[in-house]
Amino acid sequence: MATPQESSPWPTESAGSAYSTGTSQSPQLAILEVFFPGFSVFAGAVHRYLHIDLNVYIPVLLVIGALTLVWNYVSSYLWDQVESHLMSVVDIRTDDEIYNILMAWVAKQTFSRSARRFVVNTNLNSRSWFLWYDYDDDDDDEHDIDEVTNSRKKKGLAYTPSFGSHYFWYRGRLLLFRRTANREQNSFMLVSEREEISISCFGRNPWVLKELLLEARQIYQQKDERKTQIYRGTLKPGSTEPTWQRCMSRASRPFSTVILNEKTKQDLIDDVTDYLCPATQRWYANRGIPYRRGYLLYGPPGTGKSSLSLALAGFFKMRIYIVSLSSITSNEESLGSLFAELPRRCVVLLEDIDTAGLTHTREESQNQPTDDTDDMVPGQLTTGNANNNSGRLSLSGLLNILDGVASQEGRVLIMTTNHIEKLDKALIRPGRVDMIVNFGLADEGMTSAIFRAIFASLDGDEAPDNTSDTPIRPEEKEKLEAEKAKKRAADDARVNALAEEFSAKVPAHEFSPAEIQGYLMKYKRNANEAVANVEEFITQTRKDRKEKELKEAEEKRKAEAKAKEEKDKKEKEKKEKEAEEAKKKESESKPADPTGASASSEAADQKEVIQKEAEGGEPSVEKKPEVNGEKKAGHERQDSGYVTPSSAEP
Ligand SMILES: Nc1ncnc2c1ncn2[C@@H]1O[C@H](COP(=O)(O)OP(=O)(O)OP(=O)(O)O)[C@@H](O)[C@H]1O
Repeated sequence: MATPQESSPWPTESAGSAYSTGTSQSPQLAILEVFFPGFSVFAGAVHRYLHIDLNVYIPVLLVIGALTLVWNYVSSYLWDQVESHLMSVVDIRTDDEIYNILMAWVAKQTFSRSARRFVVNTNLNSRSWFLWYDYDDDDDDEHDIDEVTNSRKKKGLAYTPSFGSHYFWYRGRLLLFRRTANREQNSFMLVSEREEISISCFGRNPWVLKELLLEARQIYQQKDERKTQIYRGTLKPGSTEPTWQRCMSRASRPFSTVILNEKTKQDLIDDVTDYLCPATQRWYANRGIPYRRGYLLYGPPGTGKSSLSLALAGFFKMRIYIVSLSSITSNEESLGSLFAELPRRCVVLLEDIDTAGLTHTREESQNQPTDDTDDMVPGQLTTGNANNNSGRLSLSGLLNILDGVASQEGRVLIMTTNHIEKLDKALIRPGRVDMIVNFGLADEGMTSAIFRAIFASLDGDEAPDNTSDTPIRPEEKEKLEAEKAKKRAADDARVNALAEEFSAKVPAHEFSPAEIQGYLMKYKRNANEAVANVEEFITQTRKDRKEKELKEAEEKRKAEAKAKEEKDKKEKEKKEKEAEEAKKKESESKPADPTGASASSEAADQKEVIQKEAEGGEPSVEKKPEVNGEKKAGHERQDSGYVTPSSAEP
């Protein structure tokens, strides 16, 4: 059996160590051996080869370790105390637009640029893209276009400090920007949800933080001042939760570019201006009238309904929230939660309100059975009461949302439809729709206006003249400008003449502005060719339409034939079943036929007659075997509807 000495890993006496002279380890080494197995071997080796006695340093190391632990604990406790009693902190929600606002501000600060560990993005908003995705926001920024290659320059990189605490100065105060990993990590979280952001300042008054946030928002909004921000109702990726997704920020469309009766346009602007005036809001409140206003834009596709809505939002510097009622995501619940999220002042555009379910009247929908799925096209909305089982949007569901508690007061509601005649009166009654604007196919005036809009030269069409850096003398500049003005006047006169010629060739009320615009875009650099080839366009469009109509008619015919076939099949099956039942009843009610032949032959007769009927032919009287009086009476008694009086008569 091995003695303790033999089994000890410590150096032998010959090594001359103070701590290895005994047969047992010192208690501290024994403890260390428990926590760090093999430590004694390491200490022995150090002692033997380097002549350093670790035993002497262990207490020192232990004390340092203990002090570090205590300091960590005490410092975090002290920091918590300081933070909760002597500092002000703002926590930034990563699922809110403020995240993007703040990060855009932070990326511009020097402390971000000098951070040694940082996060780099090409699009700061991409961290929470599902909510505030903002692609090509700076699309029309001139500096993004390379004049030489005429291509878009590469996007700049944005740097923000990485996880940790970062101090910086703001308005003479020391602030702390903290970015930390979210304490509640789980694998379903999106990247932006996995972090927490806060800004703190020393002192119990958070005014400096609020000022910082206001400044950040102001800078962020300045960028969007001449733009209309467009949000679309959609589902969050991988979930059924609806949300508004910022899909675009577009240069605001001037009202003048929407071609519509000038008086109608002016009336619309006046009406919205009056509605948005604070005095009007008080007027509504004093009289207990719900403060909201609705507009209905109707007309064929491509006549400018969406364009007018966007122009209106841009004119009043409001965001536009678009939701299409024909989308599969539209049901009462999701639409309700989208409406609940709307800001106080905005334009809401409800597209396609003539969608399936909403075209029935309320009375009809109340009388209808809930199971009306036969007529439903997949992906469309259904009718029925608000609680219909299919979970799709019903008319009463929509009305509840428009008028209910979830509906924000102060919004401008615009609804668009291609078929006003299909709409329920309840949906467009005053209070829900206060102004109706009709959009028609292009008449002569509109056609010529579209032509001018495409071909007239406008400010900013030409690239800026950067060829020479030498300053131009004032008289030369004047001369150049006069020449430019003269050229433009001549161009305008030419375009006006061509516009008249063009509009005279295009038949009025046959083509939508979108169709005409689409055609003209093909010749956007050659107005003469556009005029010369317009007849070809007219002939081709008519031909295409005819073909489309024929194709649709054929598809409709096929669908009807198929439906009829199915209906006939069902009827036939039903009648066969009835015949079987009748036969069964008869055989039960009669004494048993010793031969059994008579009953079965009669049933076969009945079946044959039914089949003939179902196939649309007259039942064959000749083929019918003779029936005795009793059997004939039996047929009439049953009155089963499958023996016609004429065929029953002998
Ligand atoms: N009245 C108009 N004035 C100027 N542009 C128009 C007009 N109508 C259509 N357009 C042009 O046609 C295109 C489609 O127009 P828009 O989307 O506004 O039509 P819409 O009536 O909303 O169509 P839909 O019913 O299919 O939604 C746009 O590019 C727009 O510039």
